[in-house]
Amino acid sequence: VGGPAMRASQEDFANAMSQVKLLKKDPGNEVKLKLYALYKQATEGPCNVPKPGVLDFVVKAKWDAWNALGGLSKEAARRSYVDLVSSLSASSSGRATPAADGKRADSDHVLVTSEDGITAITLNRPTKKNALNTQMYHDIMLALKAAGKDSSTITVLTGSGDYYCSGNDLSNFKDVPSGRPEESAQRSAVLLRDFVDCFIDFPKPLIAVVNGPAIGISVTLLGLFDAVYATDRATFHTPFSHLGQSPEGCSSYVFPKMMGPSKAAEMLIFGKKLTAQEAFAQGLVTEVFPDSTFQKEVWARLKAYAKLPPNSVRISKQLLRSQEKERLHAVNAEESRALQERWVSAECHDAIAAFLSRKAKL
Ligand SMILES: CCCC/C=C/CC(=O)SCCNC(=O)CCNC(=O)[C@H](O)C(C)(C)COP(=O)(O)OP(=O)(O)OC[C@H]1O[C@@H](n2cnc3c(N)ncnc32)[C@H](O)[C@@H]1OP(=O)(O)O
Repeated sequence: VGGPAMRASQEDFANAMSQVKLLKKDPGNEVKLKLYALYKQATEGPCNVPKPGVLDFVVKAKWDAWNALGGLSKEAARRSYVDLVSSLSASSSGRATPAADGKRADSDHVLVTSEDGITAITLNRPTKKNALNTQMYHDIMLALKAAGKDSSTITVLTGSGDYYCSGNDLSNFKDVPSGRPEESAQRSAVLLRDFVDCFIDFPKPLIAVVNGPAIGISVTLLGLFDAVYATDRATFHTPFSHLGQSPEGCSSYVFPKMMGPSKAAEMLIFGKKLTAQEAFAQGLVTEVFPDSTFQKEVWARLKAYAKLPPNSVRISKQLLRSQEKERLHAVNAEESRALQERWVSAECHDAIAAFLSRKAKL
């Protein structure tokens, strides 16, 4: 589930440890804590030292990061460490995201531009309807972390081509090493949790420009955005039960609050697909635009918003969101745990196998 095909050998792990020392850019404290935690988990297993005092800030932050990995196996931690270092090396060599203002820095399938006070992150895998592969999850996280710190006022997520995003790349499931589905599921649950955490913690206004149909995780995450602008061609589909899976992106908490429990159940349990107008009526979409004028109207609006005083905008966003943060982190942890179990279920395997053998399409 969600992970690359091969296991990380001790040699891969040793190489990754050497690569870390060669990174050209400091990856920042958050990433360094993650690397520390994965290293400890990979070499010593689950956190086995007493919780330090709250005033011991650095030691406590390290302990928290390690402890958050719970029962993740050594092999899964090794693989995640190798993946993380590989995405950092790509970014450090200029292949991946962080974009300086006015410039553009691309990874394979995630483009980042930053101009006129707007950092735009574009999913750029149109031939696969912008389905999210493992590298894209990492690239988006790096792009969000960079955008949170750059001088832009707002950040935008959009897609290229006819789709906004078709959700998790289901071929990720093909890559599960035989006999190791539990480890793979555990690794994907950690990736999912880290990914959604980046949206929960994002410090500036985050806007979705939904240029076409949206499926799965690209829909559920919308509840964590500050505004969602959609073309009238967009649809919103969360077929989790059809896939033997369960909701993520904090939607099990945010959607019922937003649209009421029964409308949320229609989407998240029964997989009802909404039109853009229906999603607007449920509060999931802020405004719907005719497809013919969508890009022009939306970007004109965003450029005007981006001229607002950046600090004021950022502080207001944080005030609007801060009350719920702790709850959202807890929901994210619970949803990731539930999915970890789903991913090793026969229901999920059968549904994915049907898609991959092209017997099923949503
Ligand atoms: C860290 C892990 C977190 C996991 C959490 C997330 C859960 C989810 O996101 S669940 C949602 C998963 N998504 C889907 O189930 C969508 C599957 N795709 C489809 O049903 C159809 O492809 C779709 C309706 C999107 C488009 O149909 P068409 O217009 O008929 O186009 P094609 O089917 O021919 O698609 C073109 C090309 O793209 C590939 N594709 C599209 N979406 C995905 C996907 N999600 N995963 C893998 N591949 C996808 C499709 O297979 C085609 O590929 P080729 O056959 O190689 O051309």
